[in-house]
Amino acid sequence: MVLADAGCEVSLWGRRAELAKEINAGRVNPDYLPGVELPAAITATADPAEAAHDADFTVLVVPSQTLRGNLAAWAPMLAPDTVLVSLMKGVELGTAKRMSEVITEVADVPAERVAVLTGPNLAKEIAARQPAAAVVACVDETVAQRLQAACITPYFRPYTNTDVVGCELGGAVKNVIGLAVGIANGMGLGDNSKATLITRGLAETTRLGLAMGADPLTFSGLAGLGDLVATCSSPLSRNNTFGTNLGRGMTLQETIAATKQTAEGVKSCESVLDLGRRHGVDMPITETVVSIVHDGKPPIVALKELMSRSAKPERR
Ligand SMILES: NC(=O)C1=CN([C@@H]2O[C@H](COP(=O)(O)OP(=O)(O)OC[C@H]3O[C@@H](n4cnc5c(N)ncnc54)[C@H](O)[C@@H]3O)[C@@H](O)[C@H]2O)C=CC1
Ligand SMILES: O=C(CO)COP(=O)(O)O
Repeated sequence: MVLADAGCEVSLWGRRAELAKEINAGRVNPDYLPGVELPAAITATADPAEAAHDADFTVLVVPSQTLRGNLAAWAPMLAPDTVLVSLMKGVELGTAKRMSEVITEVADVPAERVAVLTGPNLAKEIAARQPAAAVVACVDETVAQRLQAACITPYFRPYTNTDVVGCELGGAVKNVIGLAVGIANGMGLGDNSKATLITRGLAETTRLGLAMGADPLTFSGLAGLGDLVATCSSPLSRNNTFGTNLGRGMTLQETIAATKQTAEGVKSCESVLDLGRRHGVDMPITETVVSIVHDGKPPIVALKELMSRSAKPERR
């Protein structure tokens, strides 16, 4: 939507040919954005080669844990000098790799041709063209500037950053903290508790980022604090809503069934915790989310354990 509004021709790949036909004919994506008329510059196709052909930017926005398999199939079709742009906010299970690391590995492209677009960008609000900002990150500032120019519109304000590590971590960990805040919400806890989780969640994210060589300032920006606030306060957030349902007492299976779209934090909480352990960084909120979501620990028990952990001096 943003790229089309910024003047780009957009070729949208989907798995189902019949949905692609419906989008081209009706100018609406009934499954994901019902009621939103898509710009004429967007055409849908079920043929990845057609979608990838001649693309200046190849935007990758599938659920994180499906990236490796999908990109392996698409790699031979990529345009020779295309810049691969990740909107995905997850950490790969098993490898604990960030999305840009998976992209450079699977597509065999240098980091200078991999960019990340992230920030407080709840899809339904973007589709409604409500004012928003984002970070476009690439190790090569000129590539970040090219992407910035390609996606700036009167309602969408991209800022450039060369700290890809920090921007990706901010986007991935905020989904885990969003689950935690949702769980607190579902348990009926108030704004003090949620503000504490947001603040200490940002501290946890920043500690991990510093250990991985990120710029600490990234986490007080749109990719960190900005996305954390949007996710932890919006009912549009799948991670927040997923957590709320768990906090209300729904089982994991019931919650998964009720969540029609991707809640990245459900899988990424384990790979984020793995990443923390690989870097010797304590991630207490992430650990608590894993215990609730994957080990079946009752939220009230997990909360009591979290609150009884030794409180270290408040530092990043
Ligand atoms: N929805 C949002 O508000 C935002 C989402 N993102 C990120 O975008 C990424 C994709 O998530 P969403 O688009 O929200 O998820 P989604 O649940 O809406 O699905 C995204 C698309 O991927 C397709 N898909 C699902 N499984 C697939 C597979 N195995 N292979 C190929 N395609 C598959 C779906 O059919 C759908 O078209 C996530 O990493 C998310 O964090 C980033 C910013 C905002
Ligand atoms: O990343 C997002 C907003 O920036 C979307 O959040 P959810 O994946 O929690 O819906």
